[in-house]
Amino acid sequence: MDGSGLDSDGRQFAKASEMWELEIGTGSAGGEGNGTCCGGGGDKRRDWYRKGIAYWQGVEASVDGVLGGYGCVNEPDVKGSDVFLKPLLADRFGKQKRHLVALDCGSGIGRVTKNLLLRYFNEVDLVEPASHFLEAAREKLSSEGDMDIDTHKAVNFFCVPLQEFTPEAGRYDVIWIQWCIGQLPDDDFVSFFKRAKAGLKPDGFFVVKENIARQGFVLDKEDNSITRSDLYFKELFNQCGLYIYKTKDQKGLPEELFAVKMYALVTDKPRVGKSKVPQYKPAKQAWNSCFYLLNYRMSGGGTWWTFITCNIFSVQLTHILKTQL
Ligand SMILES: C[S@@+](CC[C@H](N)C(=O)[O-])C[C@H]1O[C@@H](n2cnc3c(N)ncnc32)[C@H](O)[C@@H]1O
Repeated sequence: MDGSGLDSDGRQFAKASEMWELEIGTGSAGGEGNGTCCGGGGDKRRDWYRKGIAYWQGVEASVDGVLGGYGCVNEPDVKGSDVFLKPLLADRFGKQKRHLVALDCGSGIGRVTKNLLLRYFNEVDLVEPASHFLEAAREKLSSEGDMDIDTHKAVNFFCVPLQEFTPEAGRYDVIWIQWCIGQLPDDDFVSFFKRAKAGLKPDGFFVVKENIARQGFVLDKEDNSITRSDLYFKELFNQCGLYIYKTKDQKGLPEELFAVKMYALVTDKPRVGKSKVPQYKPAKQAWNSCFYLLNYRMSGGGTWWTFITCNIFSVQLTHILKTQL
């Protein structure tokens, strides 16, 4: 966690805790919040969030606006998310008919809900603190006619920041967090995920899709957000008690932008996948050797006596292997 970093004014920090001490008045990265808002730090922390939300309140409610002027990123982003999500749904929920519910965190104008989540989920809830974004989402999602609104619809629109939000227990199959978790300091990050875990259904999972710093962190002083490295994220996930189920790099974004990673996170330690190495199956091996010996005997090899003793030996060996392996 304590890798070095810098802010957008060029200031260097030897440790993340040094930066958090300066920004929110607490260096204890990963400490507990009080369940609503927030960890320690008082006024400084309030100022941190005030500045962040003020930035987004001044941004136009459009795809270009929520993507920082890079509207062109929308298409590859949605494609990349699609390729990541589809097999995950099959893997976690199988072919069973399941009424799927998702939560879109820091949803902005509902870009991810509209282009991705509503294609897979029967219900999607949105949580977003900038009211003009959420209103734009509500209007767009209720008027768009290309989705069967009876079976795939945006249901709840919560105008709350993540550090104050607690998802309804057991409601969600997937909680999707994209390009917004950098607004939360480490301690609020950890307490948000700890609360949100209870919002997942059995086998449910989180997807975190975020910009990745090459190392340590980069603090953006304009919108008060932090871009963390892969290692930084992994350390925080560990503190949240979350396990990485699958991860993938987003491809096809403009080179001047940060790299982007997707993480699927689960609450139970994933079991080691099925081995691709063919397993030794003693019973099958015994049948194979039986046929081999029969072929050999029929083509004139050996005697019936050797055929019978070899088979007895093979059956006994199979029994030993079956009970020992
Ligand atoms: C870069 S936009 C991404 C929007 C959306 N996730 C998308 O990919 O289109 C960042 C979003 O995070 C929201 N945001 C800012 N502070 C937040 C907070 N404390 N909790 C949740 N969302 C926040 C902003 O209002 C904005 O909608």
